[in-house]
Amino acid sequence: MNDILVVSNLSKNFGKHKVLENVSFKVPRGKVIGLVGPNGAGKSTIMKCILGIYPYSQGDIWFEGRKMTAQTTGTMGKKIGALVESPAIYPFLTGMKHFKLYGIKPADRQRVIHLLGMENYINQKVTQYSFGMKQKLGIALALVNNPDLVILDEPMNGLDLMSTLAVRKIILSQAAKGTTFIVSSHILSELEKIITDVVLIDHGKIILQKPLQALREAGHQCFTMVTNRNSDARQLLGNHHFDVSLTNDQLQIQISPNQLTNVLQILLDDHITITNISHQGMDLETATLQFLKQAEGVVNHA
Ligand SMILES: Nc1ncnc2c1ncn2[C@@H]1O[C@H](COP(=O)(O)OP(=O)(O)OP(=O)(O)O)[C@@H](O)[C@H]1O
Repeated sequence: MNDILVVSNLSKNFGKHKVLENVSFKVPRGKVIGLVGPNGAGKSTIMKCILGIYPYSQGDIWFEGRKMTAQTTGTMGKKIGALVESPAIYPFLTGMKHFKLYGIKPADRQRVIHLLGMENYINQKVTQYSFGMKQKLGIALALVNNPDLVILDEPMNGLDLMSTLAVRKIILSQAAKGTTFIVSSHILSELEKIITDVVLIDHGKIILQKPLQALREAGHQCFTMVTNRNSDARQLLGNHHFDVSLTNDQLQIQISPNQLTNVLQILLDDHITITNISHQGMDLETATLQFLKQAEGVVNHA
């Protein structure tokens, strides 16, 4: 696999406070990585270490096969776009002046301004922008030079519905063209619409890295079923020690896909007819909670 970024054994302290501990993960080229974890887990710190904003006490970061050092970080500027915390923008310049300041070609800036719906205020000074308008300008500046890697820390913060949709669309379209993204967000329902892979971090440690699909299928799963005799079906499956409940005329059965044949056989043997069945893998929020809980258990029992 062609990894655009490799983070290896990264550790970072603020004074005596250990904030990152042996953080290692790989970012395959063209993927959209969701960096997920509770407040204070270390997501922004990882991003800032990658961008050379923070020094680190231990570890290596490799970008496009080159080890990043204080010297090389500056030369990576155009290859990495970033929005980290509050956008780096100048209040007394207009949005448009920012594009000119960064030497962005007219065609590129028009494309991004249009995609993010910024035409109406792009010639106003940034002092007159709302938080969400500034956020969009920051995202536009991160994306506009067609960087190989884009790092976005909470890009959906403060955005209204239309702006969220616009940002989602622009990330997906850039990703389809091969741009790699690392995105953090607490809005997991939105994040799972754009990411391909999840890196879960807690207390400065990596809990897991998995493709989103594998994560959804990894843990607790549920089948919803409707039969011609729901109460009998619940009783029968309960007798076979399956975790089953009946709500709103639907059976919820907590099983993995490979147990399904067994469940169907039990019902069919009792001449119960199945009229509807659907599989519900975990959403990102449920999966995150489950894996954080498991990790907590390990820490507590260590
Ligand atoms: N400049 C700093 N000086 C001292 N401590 C810091 C600094 N920046 C971050 N920290 C600490 O490092 C830890 C990780 O912070 P970080 O901002 O990376 O977390 P995060 O996962 O991005 O959290 P959030 O989701 O709340 O943004 C926290 O305990 C925080 O207090």
